[in-house]
Amino acid sequence: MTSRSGGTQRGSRSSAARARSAHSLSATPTLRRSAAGSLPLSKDDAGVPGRVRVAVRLRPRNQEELVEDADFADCVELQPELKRLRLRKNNWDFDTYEFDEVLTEFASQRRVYEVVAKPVVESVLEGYNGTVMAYGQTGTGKTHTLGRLGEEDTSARGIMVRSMEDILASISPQTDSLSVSYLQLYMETIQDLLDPANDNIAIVEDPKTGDVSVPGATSVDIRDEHSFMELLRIGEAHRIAANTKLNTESSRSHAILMVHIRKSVVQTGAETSSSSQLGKSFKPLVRKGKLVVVDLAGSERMHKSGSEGHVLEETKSINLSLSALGKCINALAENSTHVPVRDSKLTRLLKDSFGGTARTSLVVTIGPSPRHRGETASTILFGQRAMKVENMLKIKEEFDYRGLSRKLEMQLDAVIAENERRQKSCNDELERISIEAQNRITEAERNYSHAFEREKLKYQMEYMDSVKKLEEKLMNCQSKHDHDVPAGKTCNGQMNGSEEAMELKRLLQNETRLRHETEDEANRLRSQLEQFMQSEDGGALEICNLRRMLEDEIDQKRKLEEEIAMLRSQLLQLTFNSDQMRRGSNGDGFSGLDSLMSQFRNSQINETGNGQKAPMTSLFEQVGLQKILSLLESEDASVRIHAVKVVANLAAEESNQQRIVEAGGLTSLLMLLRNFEDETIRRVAAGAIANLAMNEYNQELIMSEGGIGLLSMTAADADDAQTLRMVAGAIANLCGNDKLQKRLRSEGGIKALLGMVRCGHSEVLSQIARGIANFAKCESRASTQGRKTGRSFLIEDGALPWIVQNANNEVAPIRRHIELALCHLAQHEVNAKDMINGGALWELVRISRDCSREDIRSLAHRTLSGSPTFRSEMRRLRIDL
Ligand SMILES: Nc1ncnc2c1ncn2[C@@H]1O[C@H](COP(=O)(O)OP(=O)(O)OP(=O)(O)O)[C@@H](O)[C@H]1O
Repeated sequence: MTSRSGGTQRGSRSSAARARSAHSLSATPTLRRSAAGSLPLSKDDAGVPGRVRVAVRLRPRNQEELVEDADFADCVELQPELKRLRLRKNNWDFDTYEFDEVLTEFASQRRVYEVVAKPVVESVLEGYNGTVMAYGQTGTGKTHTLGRLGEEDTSARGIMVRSMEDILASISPQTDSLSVSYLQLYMETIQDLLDPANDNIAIVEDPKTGDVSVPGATSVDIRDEHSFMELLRIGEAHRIAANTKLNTESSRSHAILMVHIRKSVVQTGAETSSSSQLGKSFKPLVRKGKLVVVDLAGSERMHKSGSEGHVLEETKSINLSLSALGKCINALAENSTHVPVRDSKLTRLLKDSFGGTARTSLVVTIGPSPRHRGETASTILFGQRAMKVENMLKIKEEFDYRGLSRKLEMQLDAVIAENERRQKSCNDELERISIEAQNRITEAERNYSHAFEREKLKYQMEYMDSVKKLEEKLMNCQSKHDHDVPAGKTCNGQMNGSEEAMELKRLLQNETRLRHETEDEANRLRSQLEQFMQSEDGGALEICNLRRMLEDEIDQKRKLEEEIAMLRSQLLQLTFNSDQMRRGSNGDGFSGLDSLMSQFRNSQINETGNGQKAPMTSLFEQVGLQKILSLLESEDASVRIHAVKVVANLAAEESNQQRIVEAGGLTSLLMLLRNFEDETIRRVAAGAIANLAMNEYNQELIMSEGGIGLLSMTAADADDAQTLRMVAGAIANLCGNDKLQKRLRSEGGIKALLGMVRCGHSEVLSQIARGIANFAKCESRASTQGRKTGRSFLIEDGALPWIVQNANNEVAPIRRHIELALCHLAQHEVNAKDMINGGALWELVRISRDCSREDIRSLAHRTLSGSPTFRSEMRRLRIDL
């Protein structure tokens, strides 16, 4: 339920009526949706109107009614075909009401699901919030309609089980996620039906989106119908039920089932295959639908239900929350400017369901008995008014960081695997070629040396042979010539000298030819050898080519590795961004911050461990201050808490303070004070502001950004002593700035300080006393310099009684600050009368005599003896200094 400004127009009574006749409960109005690639994020989406749909369901007569009301007609008559219900006024007259759907006592559970809940479930699967709620007198069938498990008879299954069946059939376990929380609202406390020990769960409202959540509730991932049924059984066992007169198994609490669905949207646009463009081209989206099924406790009247004692208290609490719900629905139906959402936890939890962004379907259950005509009439009127409530349905869709990160990781793995595969095949091929080339060279060398040796031997032998033959011939001729023929004569039948010379010449020519042939053969062999040598060169060339190829591959590998490194850094970046968006995420999304915190812790350890101050700036450098600060606005409460703790720790170091302020950190911290009721956030944010307020420049900024107003507001609201200590510390720091005196006082700073004395905690009181002492000192300086005239603002704002009361406080820091404050105040005559009347003179005298600090003692002494008013009063009272 959303409070509306006066200017916002809602559908008039007649337009609501027109809308009623135009749509049945099951008719799903067309929801605005653009192409997946260009869908705007939910916060920019203006939404589509969607009126709350209401069905009425009549329970058949039960055993008791069959007997007791046997002679009486039912108090209602249904006309389902006209979607009308007639409520009997008396025997002859009826009031007629129209509903979006009229379900008779014969309507099956399946039909009820299809007309009441199915359109809502379909919207939730598309990324909208949806609510299905049952309202009616006790025993009229709310739990029967919503929560029946139908274990023996599946046709009896109620809306919860049937919704889950449809959801499980529409999601993919690989890409989508589904989780369930089951709560009950009992006597204005929210309890976990899945973990009864968790019995006071806080409602958290996001100030930006208005979304309501219960982060403290157990959230269980659902994989199948079986696990869901088991959860419902556990929840039912823990639900508080009591026997009332009207229903032997009456529910005494409102049960709320919350189903969270994260559904990835399949991208239809062209995808690039280049891994280097992955980060830029993907636009995966995730739709985050939430289905809330509310089984309200019965709206019976106290005397009828026979409630007594504790049960009476329960009944009162139930009726209070139901009446708060009725008031909100009335306000929304009448377009009122104020909707009292905050009157009960029920209405806060249902803020989005009525007048918010959810598609809402209400089933009002009634009984036929004329004895309960009054309750039946009031249930019908509740349903009629709810039909006038108009919601603005908004799709909850955002960039799917988680999905993208998953996809990038898979692609990264694929690129690495492909790179390794290519590298391996290249190495194998290189090895094969070099072995083959080596074998061929060895073979060629062996062949060549065999052939060469063979040929050489052959020709050597032939040559030796022919030389031998020639020598023998020559010897023969020589001996013949010496013995047989005298000189100058020719022997008969024998060759003469010229013939012999001719023969020798022929032999010589023959030998010359043989030698040439041998030389030719040697040349041939030489050229063959060269050829072999060249082929060896060819092998070397091939090896060179292969080496080049290898170098190319290595180069390519290096590039791929660079690309992988870049993708890894993109992945890291996305993981960090994803942490910022977190959701739903079921407690696994704080890795970025956790690492940040652990870095911080490590840096602390370093600081004490080795005596060297670990550079806090490295946090800025590694993560970026802007990113840390942006997490202060995270939608996720746990992330916000982590972030504000980190910022507070950084702000504790003087060297970081200026940078934090310049980066807008102060504004964000003040925003946390303004928007969050969470005690931890306010405490840590106030602590960080107190640290920043130590610096004079920051003090002026805090004032100009409305800081004193926010600190005062926190001082008034907070109960926690540590929060108050931080706030008092921050204001005390501001009190020490000469330039801010007037403004600090006029914006309520002193009153805020004094308001915190209610806490009584000594550390808080000590900060208050410090603030007062700081303020008195600056004021005294201003009076001395003539910048201030008139009484002290501290006296005007009523601080004096508390000052006097605590001047001798047993806690030393409080006492010392107050003593100083009294001395500063007493230095100006204009304050003297008030101080005397308020009893401060006695304290000043005590300080001048007994104070353990010498400087304060003599300051009090000087002050008293320098003031004519104090002097004369002391004379009158016969006090000697
Ligand atoms: N449409 C129906 N058909 C048959 N039996 C029904 C129907 N509606 C309710 N009943 C029966 O009526 C009894 C009371 O129903 P149920 O407990 O659902 O009422 P309730 O409205 O949830 O009551 P309470 O507010 O007290 O929890 C149950 O026994 C249930 O089975």
